[in-house]
Amino acid sequence: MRVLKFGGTSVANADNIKKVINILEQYSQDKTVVVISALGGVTDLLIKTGTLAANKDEAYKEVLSELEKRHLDTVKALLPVTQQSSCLSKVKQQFNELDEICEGVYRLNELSPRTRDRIISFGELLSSQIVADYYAATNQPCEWLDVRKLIRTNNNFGFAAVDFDVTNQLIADKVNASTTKLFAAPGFVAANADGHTTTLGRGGSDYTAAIFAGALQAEALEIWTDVNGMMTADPRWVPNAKNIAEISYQEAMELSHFGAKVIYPPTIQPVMARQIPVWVKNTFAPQEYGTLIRNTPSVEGEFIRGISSMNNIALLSLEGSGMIGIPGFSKRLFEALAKEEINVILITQSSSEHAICVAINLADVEKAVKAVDLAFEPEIKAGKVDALKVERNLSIIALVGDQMKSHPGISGKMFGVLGRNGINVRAIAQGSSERNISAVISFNDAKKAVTVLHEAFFEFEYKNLNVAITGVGNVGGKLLDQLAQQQAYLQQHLKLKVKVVALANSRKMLLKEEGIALDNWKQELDNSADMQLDEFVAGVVARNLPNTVFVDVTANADVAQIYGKLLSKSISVVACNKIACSSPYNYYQQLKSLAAAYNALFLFETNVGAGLPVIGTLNDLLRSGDRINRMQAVLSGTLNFVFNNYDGTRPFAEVVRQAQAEGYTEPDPRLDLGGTDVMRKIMILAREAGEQLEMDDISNTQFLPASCFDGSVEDFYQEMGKQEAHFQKLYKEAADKGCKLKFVATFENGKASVGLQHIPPASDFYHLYGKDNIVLFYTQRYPEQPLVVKGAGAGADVTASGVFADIIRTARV
Ligand SMILES: NC(=O)C1=CN([C@@H]2O[C@H](COP(=O)(O)OP(=O)(O)OC[C@H]3O[C@@H](n4cnc5c(N)ncnc54)[C@H](O)[C@@H]3O)[C@@H](O)[C@H]2O)C=CC1
Ligand SMILES: N[C@@H](CC=O)C(=O)O
Repeated sequence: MRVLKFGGTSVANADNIKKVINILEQYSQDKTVVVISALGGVTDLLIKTGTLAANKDEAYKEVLSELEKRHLDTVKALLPVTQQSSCLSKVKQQFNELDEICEGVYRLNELSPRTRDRIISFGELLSSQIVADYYAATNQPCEWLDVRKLIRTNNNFGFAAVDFDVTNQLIADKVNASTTKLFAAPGFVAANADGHTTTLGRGGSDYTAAIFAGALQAEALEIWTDVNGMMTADPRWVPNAKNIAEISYQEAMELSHFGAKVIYPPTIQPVMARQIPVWVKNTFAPQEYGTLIRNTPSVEGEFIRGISSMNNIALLSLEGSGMIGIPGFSKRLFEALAKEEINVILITQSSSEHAICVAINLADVEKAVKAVDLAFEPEIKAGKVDALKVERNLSIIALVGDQMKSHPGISGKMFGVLGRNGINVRAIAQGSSERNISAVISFNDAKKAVTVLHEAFFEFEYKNLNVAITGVGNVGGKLLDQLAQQQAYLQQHLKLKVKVVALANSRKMLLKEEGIALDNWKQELDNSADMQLDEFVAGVVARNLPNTVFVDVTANADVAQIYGKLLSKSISVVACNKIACSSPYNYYQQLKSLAAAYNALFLFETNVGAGLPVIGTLNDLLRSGDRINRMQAVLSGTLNFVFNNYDGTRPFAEVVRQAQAEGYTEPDPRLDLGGTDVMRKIMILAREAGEQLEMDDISNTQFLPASCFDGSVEDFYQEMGKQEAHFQKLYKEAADKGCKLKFVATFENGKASVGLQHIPPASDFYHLYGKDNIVLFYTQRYPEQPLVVKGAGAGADVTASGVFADIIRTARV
């Protein structure tokens, strides 16, 4: 004996019903009960009909006639013409009855719960009758069961409670006495002891099937629906959600209670008591394995079975010093809520007993506030308890798994993941069964929370990294090339899927949650909206995507000002723009504090030495307890290139132009030539070494005549041309001494300076070619022979690869 239940989508139309009949054919040899839901959408329309009629709206007639037509059409599409008449007349008869009831409702201008149940019962009564007749016409006899005579309930219309003693007996007597193999029964519908129709709650067809399975001690219950079984998370939120092959009754109950809509929560009770296995199968893909719910699921090693969520939650907090150590407060709180029939979904109380928190449905808030404030009126007046605090628009997310209890670290991992993604937890509950860890969070974070938890507990293939890039010039363009080139590698070797979800330059901005195609970004960006920095940042924040990193590849001060906003939303920031770190010390420090406070990373390795590991090396030295005595460095790729290539045979301005053309200079080359870029870099190094240095504290001996800084960048080039003799003199003075010119930065004893120096052949700086940088760290552990970092210190490719490395670092936490 088996019991099968087919849901509304499985019987939504004639084609689907044919699929149901195909599935039933394989059960033709055994006694089988088939429980049928109303045709998809019909229950809602029946509710609408009743409500319209009760509101004296004649439109109810139209809805009814549409419903009648839909059922008649289904019969006509299924049954051969010669066999239609009996089924058609049954349908017409049911609609006549329904018409009369609705007319009564219309006349009385009233819809009682009892009449409402009567009206909505027609959906299942009709659909099951049609399936029974079609099966009988195409296969073998099928007996339609009038569940109103078999399932006995109390008078709680709309959500009636089953009297199992009577029901089990009635069902067993009826089915066992019959020689028919296949029975079709309407789901959802039952009757009270007086024979009045009742219903079992929305989703109650699953429950009907479980009641039959329990009463008949079936070998299995099969719930046929439109998905491949229960899933590890809601697939609308988590596209990588996986099917759960096996799951225990308790886990299934927890998951369905917390929002996994595949199975109606009360369904488990009658089958669990008799240990009847439950299959969840897909009517539209019957070959799929589905989910097996049973006592001891055989899948080993899975600590978490699924993640679920419940929205429209409110949190009520009753707080007050007057509650401490006084028994009876919680009893009174729950009594007040129970009196108003408010369901409590989650409870937490701090061990200090100073506060008790309960989560309820948002819809019950007003009732709850009134009831609780009234119940505690004397204490509130006496100032012992505060008026009830309410937080709205919350969700509950829950990790569910029987095996959690034998495995430490699950909650640590859960809250670590939430914290790293900036998701604030408002309340937590874990029962002693340790089967469910629930957290109350903002509704705005719910999708992100489920996504990151799923990633952490189920997705071992790869982690998604969502990247927002501002600036697609020289460096930004190369960065996008490198990301495109490395996508497959990252996925294969680092288990990272990097998605560029936002892109902007000074003119245009593009936000695309599903990811921007990296082979076509230029065109897409050109065709996108005009750039508004605030809107762009708001868009990145509002999408609230997990593992988001904002990358600043501009040289813009406004962009550098928005890092704080991002970090405080736990969005990591990677910058090659040096403006933030070389702004007044307070801002630099504030960004570091925000990053620490919100579990985000603020990385700017390319601020010094482009792709060279300069800041990383300095940090490693400091973290291991070393102390910096002195830093001496050539930090400008541009200036090193210029002085390596200038010997008076070509105009100085032309060599500078070449440095700009090759992508070594700042977007404004005067920052390089005037030494500002180097001042910024040595200041950033000093700050990283713990010094509170400002730009004004750094001495800079300029080698460029002041007149070069008047006017535009083009004026700057013109003026350098006019000052050629000055540059020739600089070169000659050094060359005459056998020296090279290098623009050197030094930090020692809390002081920093930058300036042009004559470098003799014996110096570490002498053999520094092309656009190379060099940094000498003299430390307590490297007192005489410094630790040296040397290599290309400018250029779009190397800088982009440094930015790339920082981006990947944000994903590895
Ligand atoms: N070139 C190099 O070797 C190195 C460069 N950097 C830094 O890289 C950054 C970028 O340099 P490049 O790519 O050479 O500059 P670029 O001038 O070629 O590109 C700058 C990009 O930023 C965009 N932009 C400017 N203002 C913007 C705003 N308000 N909103 C959105 N986008 C804006 C521009 O449209 C352009 O796409 C600079 O901060 C530079 O200091 C750092 C290390 C080495
Ligand atoms: N303009 C800079 C580029 C790197 O920061 C330089 O020349 O070093």
